[in-house]
Amino acid sequence: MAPQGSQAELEFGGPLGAAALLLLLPATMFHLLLVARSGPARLLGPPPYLPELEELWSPWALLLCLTWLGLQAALYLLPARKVAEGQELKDKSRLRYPINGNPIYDFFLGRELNPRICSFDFKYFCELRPGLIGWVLINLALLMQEAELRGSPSLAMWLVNGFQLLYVGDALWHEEAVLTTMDIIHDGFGFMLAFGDLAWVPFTYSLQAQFLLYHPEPLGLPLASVICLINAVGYYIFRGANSQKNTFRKNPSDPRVADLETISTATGRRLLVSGWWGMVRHPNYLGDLIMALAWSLPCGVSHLLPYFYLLYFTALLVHREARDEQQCLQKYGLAWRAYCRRVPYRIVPYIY
Ligand SMILES: NC(=O)C1=CN([C@@H]2O[C@H](COP(=O)(O)OP(=O)(O)OC[C@H]3O[C@@H](n4cnc5c(N)ncnc54)[C@H](OP(=O)(O)O)[C@@H]3O)[C@@H](O)[C@H]2O)C=CC1
Ligand SMILES: CC(C)=CCC[C@@H](C)[C@H]1CC=C2C3=C(CC[C@@]21C)[C@@]1(C)CC[C@H](O)C(C)(C)[C@@H]1CC3
Repeated sequence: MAPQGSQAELEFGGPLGAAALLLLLPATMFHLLLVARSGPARLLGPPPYLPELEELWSPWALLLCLTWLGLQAALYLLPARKVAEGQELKDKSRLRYPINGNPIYDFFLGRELNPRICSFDFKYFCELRPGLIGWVLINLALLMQEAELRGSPSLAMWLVNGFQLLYVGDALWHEEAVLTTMDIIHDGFGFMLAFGDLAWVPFTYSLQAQFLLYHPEPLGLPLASVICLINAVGYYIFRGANSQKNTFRKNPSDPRVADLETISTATGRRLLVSGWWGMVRHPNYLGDLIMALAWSLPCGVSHLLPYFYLLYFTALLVHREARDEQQCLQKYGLAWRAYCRRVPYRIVPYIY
């Protein structure tokens, strides 16, 4: 958070960057979906064809999306769900700044940190439910379509479905952990997160399954086993690092983290400098990127398209790590510099 009274740093390139992304993101997703359906599946270059306008509009598709959102909203409001404490701000309250000089930038990044109607939190709802669950549903539909087309799903399709079902299932199982992510703590709920949660995740993250439906990839058991191992290593690092930090943040005296070495900070919060968080400053990102590689490998190496997610995700996490570094430097000052000296690498040991 920028110190009170200072000019908050404009991110994502400010209004110009936000305006460019408003156009570029939907266009990129549209291009990817067209390329995935084309024979050549050539990621770089013009779209293979532009559909007629009537192909782009279906009242049934709109009804299906609204029904899906309504179903998820109804499930979200079920009284049985657990209520978890969110993250407190430093002075126990929430400061609000009327910022009206850059509407496009506000529209893109969002200004409301926790948009709610009664207890319905739009950002929290969108982060984990319609998009993420929709993602695995699309994958399952593609797997079933391949079974119809070829008699049975390919091993590559099974792997992609399985890996990504594990990832979404893990996210829902550790639903409470989302409360400590940057999106919930720091980012407003604007176009970036709304489009990201509801469109980009379900339709871009299912790209490998879409590619496999139109471009079957033979995959032998030995290579499949290696890919499963890669995904397992990635998940082990991802889950281990996230759980270690979340456990430490909830209870530093927890026996699972009590013996870890830490650095004290002026805010009273301590920073882990051993365990996963002593290896690199974002070990969870490393695990996530290794899994992203495992999701692309079943598609073979004949096309760049299935590796779009890995490329995009690397850029997203490198940018996100830089944003988090700035926020942590503002939160912890000298303690964070001491942490950076102790743990010099950001995401990949001895590389970055
Ligand atoms: N699949 C996808 O599209 C995406 C997945 N992700 C995944 O989401 C997960 C969460 O990532 P993200 O939201 O970026 O935030 P992180 O989980 O990386 O949390 C960053 C925060 O953790 C705290 N922290 C950092 N270092 C330490 C330390 N050494 N000791 C104690 N606390 C520390 C700081 O907050 P504080 O000190 O205030 O607690 C910091 O701001 C990651 O696993 C990432 O891979 C993220 C983006 C996209
Ligand atoms: C280019 C573009 C539209 C960017 C928007 C970025 C969003 C798609 C991502 C920002 C942070 C995310 C997280 C997850 C999904 C993607 C977005 C919304 C996440 C819910 C995936 C599952 C993980 O287990 C997670 C809960 C840690 C994670 C939180 C961050």
